[in-house]
Amino acid sequence: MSVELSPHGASAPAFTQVKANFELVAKYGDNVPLYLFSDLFLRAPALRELFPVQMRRQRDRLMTALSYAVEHAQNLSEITPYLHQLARSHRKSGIQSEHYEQWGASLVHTMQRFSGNVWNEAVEEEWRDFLSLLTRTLAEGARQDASLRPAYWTAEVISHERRSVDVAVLRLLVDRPFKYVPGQSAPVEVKQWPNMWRYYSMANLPRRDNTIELHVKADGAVGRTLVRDVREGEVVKLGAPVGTLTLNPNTGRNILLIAGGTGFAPIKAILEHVTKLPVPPWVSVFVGAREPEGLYDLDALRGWEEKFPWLTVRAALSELEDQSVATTGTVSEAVSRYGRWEGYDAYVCGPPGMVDSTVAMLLANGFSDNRIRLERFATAVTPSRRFAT
Ligand SMILES: NC(=O)C1=CN([C@@H]2O[C@H](COP(=O)(O)OP(=O)(O)OC[C@H]3O[C@@H](n4cnc5c(N)ncnc54)[C@H](O)[C@@H]3O)[C@@H](O)[C@H]2O)C=CC1
Repeated sequence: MSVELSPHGASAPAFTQVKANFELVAKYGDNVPLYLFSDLFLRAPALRELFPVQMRRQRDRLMTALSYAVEHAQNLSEITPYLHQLARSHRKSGIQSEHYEQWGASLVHTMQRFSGNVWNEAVEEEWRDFLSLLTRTLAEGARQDASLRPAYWTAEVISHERRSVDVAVLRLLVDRPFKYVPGQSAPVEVKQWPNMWRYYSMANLPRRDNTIELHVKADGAVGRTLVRDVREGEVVKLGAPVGTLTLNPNTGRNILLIAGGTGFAPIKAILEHVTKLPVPPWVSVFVGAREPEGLYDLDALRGWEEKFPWLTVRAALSELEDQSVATTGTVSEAVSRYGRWEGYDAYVCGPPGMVDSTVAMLLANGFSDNRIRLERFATAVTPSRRFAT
């Protein structure tokens, strides 16, 4: 049988056997991606080098992506942008369009292995049809992206400032023009941890000199390396920018920017974007940290506050008090204390708990979903809910 992606799903097959079979096999949990990757690396040993040593995350991501694709099997065209994003994100690791076929072959083999006597020719044929659509869409995404941009950029660390025990601000010089929208992030790889990419937001507007600023907390292998070990002159890799926490300058409303910890990075880029608007709206920035040294960029913010009459900056400390620099409490408590914010759009970024409690507070204060933009900082390969478009 030959099947085509139908734009409206009208004549698309339902892939009911694929769905039922995937549900059955998925019960074997982590064993499924474990088997799949082993099969793939046996078929194509060179692919092993394109993945990190620790594969736990890759296995989880694979199952998330696969179950999302199976869920939309009868109309894959609906999730084509997601599949293309997935293929784009894989290019930085060296995965190319031709690799998707090998992956498809391993997948069929894996499904068969876990299906026992439920497996038959009809099930296999449906899987092959489904995977041919899926891998074609992925390969096409990789090809399209290759015609538009490099698989990755390299960037030299030109300054490294340790702002606290566990936070550093790095300036990088990217080897080629690096286009992004302020508020977006990009995956970063350090040579100490091959194929382990960690997302960081560019904390500045794109510049003509191709320099970017990153705010890094020493958590996770990549974060600890960037803060503690990386020195000026070292080179890192950057993948393509992603993310939707970007300024919507046309709403006619004022702007409330709320940041927790190094989640300040994209908020700073959005604020810099506002400074370039012909008529900036009123902007209130709230930055939260646990202790005074966590307010690692407050001086820069205060400098902007002096310069721009439309800008107000407030800081909050949740664990160690210092009334001379900040109010006490979490950043969302501070926002709620200072007003009801009618006529404002909110942009929120920080640790997941802080984002959740801040969004709950905003909704309780009458904000609607479409007036809140946030960054949960999921990796680009996971389907995510968007609050505002
Ligand atoms: N570096 C970057 O480019 C970016 C970082 N992020 C994220 O920002 C986060 C930064 O975390 P840290 O610097 O470790 O911040 P942190 O854990 O030190 O907390 C910063 C602020 O958030 C508040 N907070 C923390 N957990 C909370 C909770 N459960 N409920 C209410 N408030 C809470 C704290 O009270 C404090 O005011 C990370 O999750 C990171 O992934 C997000 C986007 C970009």
